[in-house]
Amino acid sequence: MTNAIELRGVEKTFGVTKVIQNINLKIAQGERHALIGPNGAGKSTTFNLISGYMRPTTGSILLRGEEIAGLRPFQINRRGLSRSFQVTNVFANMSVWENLRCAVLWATGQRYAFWKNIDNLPEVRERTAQILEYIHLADRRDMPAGLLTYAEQRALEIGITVAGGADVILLDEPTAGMSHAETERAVELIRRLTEGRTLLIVEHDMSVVFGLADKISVLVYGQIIASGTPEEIRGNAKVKEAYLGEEAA
Ligand SMILES: Nc1ncnc2c1ncn2[C@@H]1O[C@H](COP(=O)(O)OP(=O)(O)OP(=O)(O)O)[C@@H](O)[C@H]1O
Repeated sequence: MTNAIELRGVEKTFGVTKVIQNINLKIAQGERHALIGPNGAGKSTTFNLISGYMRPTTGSILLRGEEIAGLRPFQINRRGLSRSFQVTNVFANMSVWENLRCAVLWATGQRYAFWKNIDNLPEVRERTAQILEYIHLADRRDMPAGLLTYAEQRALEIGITVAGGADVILLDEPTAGMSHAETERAVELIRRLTEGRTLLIVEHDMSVVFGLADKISVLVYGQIIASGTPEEIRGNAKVKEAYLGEEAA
């Protein structure tokens, strides 16, 4: 089967610094794949390359077998890849409902037009209501997103990321800054919302990574030093030395 995402010989250089060095990575369709590594290893840069926010210096990036390196973010989004950001990225003055509806509208190809009552579009309304229910924010429906708690905003952001129906989802540190209980709820949410889709997640919390991922890749100084199942990664001496230490023991 064609991989959902494949990176072939990808490199990214800023000035004279090679931040990403010859990355080769395959993520199968339907797989939940975690990208881990120390601060500054190049995880966000890898996300930016895959989602079109940066162009690789060399190499090839394939989405379901088709080259996407060099395409703009919205073009990649149109091909079914959606990403969230490390920093919460919701429209603070818009209600929770409007935030989600915006994402659904964009995905269904509808554009805002003042003469259209967009709440009368049944498919948009139903999809928005469904996501609202999934992310457990139905009772916050009309609240400006900026007034939600931090964890609720992150849940909304995950909802926005999946609302468009993309089948390849990239989440950048979705549980950063959450309490233990909030993290557990977020993991459940991510598990449910990405059912049957492909997920690539950057995450520092190892309980999230080992609880959620089918495969893990470890990035150190811009290079993937290991890629495999959670058990393989846990037992990998190079990974322990470079990153996990006693954490995963
Ligand atoms: N636009 C840029 N220009 C120059 N250097 C950059 C740029 N973006 C990132 N870098 C550098 O690339 C390296 C990798 O950064 P990146 O943010 O991808 O790491 P990361 O693994 O996501 O780190 P963290 O876990 O702290 O988020 C860092 O040394 C960073 O300073």
